Amino acid sequence: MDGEIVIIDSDDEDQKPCSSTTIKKESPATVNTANGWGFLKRMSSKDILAKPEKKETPAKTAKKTTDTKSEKKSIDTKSKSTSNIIREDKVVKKRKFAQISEFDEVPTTSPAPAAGNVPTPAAIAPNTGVVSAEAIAPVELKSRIKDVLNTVFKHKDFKSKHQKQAVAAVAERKRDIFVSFPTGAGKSLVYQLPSLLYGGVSIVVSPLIALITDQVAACQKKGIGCESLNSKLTTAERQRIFEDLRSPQPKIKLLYLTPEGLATDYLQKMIKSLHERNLLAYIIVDEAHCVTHWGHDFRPDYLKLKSLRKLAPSIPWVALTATANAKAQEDIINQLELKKVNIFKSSTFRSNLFYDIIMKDLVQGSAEDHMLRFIRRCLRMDVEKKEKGKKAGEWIGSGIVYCRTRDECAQMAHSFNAAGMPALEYHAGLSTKIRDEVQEKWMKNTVPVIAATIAFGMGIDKPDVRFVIHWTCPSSLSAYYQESGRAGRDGKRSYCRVYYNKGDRNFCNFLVTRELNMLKGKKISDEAKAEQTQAIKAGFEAMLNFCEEPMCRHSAFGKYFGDTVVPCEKHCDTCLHPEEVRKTVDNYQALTSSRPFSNGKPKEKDDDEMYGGGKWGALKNEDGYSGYEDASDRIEREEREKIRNIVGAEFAKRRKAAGKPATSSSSDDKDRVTLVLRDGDWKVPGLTLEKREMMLNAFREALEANASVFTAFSSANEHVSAAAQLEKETFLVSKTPTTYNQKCAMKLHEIKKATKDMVKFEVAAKS
Ligand SMILES: Nc1ncnc2c1ncn2[C@@H]1O[C@H](COP(=O)(O)OP(=O)(O)OP(=O)(O)O)[C@@H](O)[C@H]1O
Repeated sequence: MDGEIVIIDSDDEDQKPCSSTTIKKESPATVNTANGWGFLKRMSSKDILAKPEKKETPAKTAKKTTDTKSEKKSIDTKSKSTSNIIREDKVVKKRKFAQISEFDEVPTTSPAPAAGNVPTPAAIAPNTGVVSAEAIAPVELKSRIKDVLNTVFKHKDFKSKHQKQAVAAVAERKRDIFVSFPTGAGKSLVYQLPSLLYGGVSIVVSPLIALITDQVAACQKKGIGCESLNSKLTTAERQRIFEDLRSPQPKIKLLYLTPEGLATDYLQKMIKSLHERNLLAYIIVDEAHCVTHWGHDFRPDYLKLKSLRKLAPSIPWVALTATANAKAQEDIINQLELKKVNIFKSSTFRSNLFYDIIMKDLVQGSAEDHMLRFIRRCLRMDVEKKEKGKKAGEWIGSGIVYCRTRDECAQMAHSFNAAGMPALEYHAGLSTKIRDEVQEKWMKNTVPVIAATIAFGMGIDKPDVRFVIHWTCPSSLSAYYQESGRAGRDGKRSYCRVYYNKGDRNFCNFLVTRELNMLKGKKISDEAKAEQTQAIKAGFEAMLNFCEEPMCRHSAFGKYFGDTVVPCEKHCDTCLHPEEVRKTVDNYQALTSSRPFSNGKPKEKDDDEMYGGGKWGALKNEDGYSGYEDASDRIEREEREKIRNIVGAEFAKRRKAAGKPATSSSSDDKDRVTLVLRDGDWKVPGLTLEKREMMLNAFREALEANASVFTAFSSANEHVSAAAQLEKETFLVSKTPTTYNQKCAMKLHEIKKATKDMVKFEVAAKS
């Protein structure tokens, strides 16, 4: 890694870092200071911005655009330096027009205006070609930055010194930039603002369409030419965007793409063409942790991004994330081949967030009631408030309760409403229309509480989220950091809480084991698999430690993400009430017969109910992890044996009752199986007992896998009888062995699909 590295820890008054280090340098290093920011206000766009909510007729819009343009023109001519830049832009544009590539057929129709009817604020540079950074005097650049900040983003100032420094560094366009700021720190502005300073389009790679949709809508509301190309667009929409990009002066300033989309030939050609026409300003990789196996959300297509380097050399890159530890950061920089990289990293610590863990099994009364009381307090519903005319029972702000399944979301929302707390459910099982309605009601605080699966929240920027509750344990610490970080984006005190018990740990373990098993089947190198396996396990271990150890919660994040760690003192349960937390942990350990923490060392005995012998089993191994899978295999094998014995015993019992031997042949089966399953009227000649036993066992295994999504412990007998019932039902409606096989396969597919979708598969009770 060559180049300048600036590592900054938070030093804001209200953002006291967990770390004691304030500025750390690595060789070769210089420290960026952002002093002497001049302010030459060019104009305010206030007067020319239309009210965003108001719908306008096309004629009005056209007039307004013309007015804006002429107004802008007259203002531009007032500023000498600005007019110089525009002249330079024109020269560049002329030169580049000579290089039209196959992608750039001149459009036959003029491109339709970009979505959103807000006129482009004058501070945004027109797309007449990217001007080199050297062409703009430093004082002019600072002035432009301030102008765009105030008139386009409507912020009086930067959110923090770090945000200001990072924006300035990106705006210089001299180096690639890596930004690791905490959740809610304002990373979007770090790339969006500089992208508006130069003529040209910036490409933003982002992992999810939902995330992209929110970003695009927010930009369009500000009058920024912003679009995304994704599979959800209609042909007409896509065409409109392509035409705009092909035009000599595209209206689009920011183009959001998924990594998968970017891998297509057509988009690669488009990027090449933009570059050749001097219309490519930046390449931005948002949520850059997706590029590394060491991150919590690896996406293989992110690895292909570096191929853009060949298509568009010498374009500055910006990579941003909130969740990268040292290994992830290094890998991101290597994978994206960031050159002369400037690193901006501030502490993960967010002092306005209070973290705590509640052991579900140790609270007085029901954990649900405990949570409800907590929610009321967070939303200040218990207090009669005079301020802002608030009455008792009204709420201030909103919150999220993350649940593990769709059923749980529905159940939770139902219980809240029954208890007088307005709440809605949100999960993938609802239609897009309903999901949008739910989200809107929550965004407007019409309904304060949302009970959601983790599908909810990505990309949502709501300032007054007063609490984020995890009703079940997240499966990695970095995912938890990101999810809980949706609270308190306005900087006010907000609460992040996990309700935890051993069942949750087992459930999480199930999910992690499933993820690891899926990883085994992936077509990636063994080395990548090993790294990813290690990262998944490390994230899970760290999450378990977070829940089960009396430690400063903020320090836990700090440690995980490579900050220097000191206790937060008063922003988490452990620092505020160390004795109580220690006692709770001891009680939890005693209750679950797990490892006592009093001496701080693992007990020799493993927790056998955990795949892999629990985290302590895992820690006993030399590499910290290898025993994990061995123990997992062992437990699975033991489980399988146990079940086989139960099934065998059940069949033997029934055979005994029928007075028949255990072996089957086609001629004898009729009596035996009929008796085994206690049903008369058998009409499937050729179907053997072995075959039916096999199917019964397959049903049992599938049902058991489905149940394990919802409960850590379920009775094997229960699955055997449910499987027997399913098999019998299928058998009774089959006329040949072939139809029997087909019907069984269909039923099995149904159960497995339900498991995949995290839906409980119910076998209707039969007398
Ligand atoms: N200079 C600023 N002044 C005031 N508010 C700001 C400023 N910059 C950004 N914000 C606001 O801060 C909020 C968080 O910004 P943003 O969504 O970019 O955060 P983020 O760092 O990307 O967080 P996450 O990683 O959680 O997505 C937004 O509401 C944004 O409008």
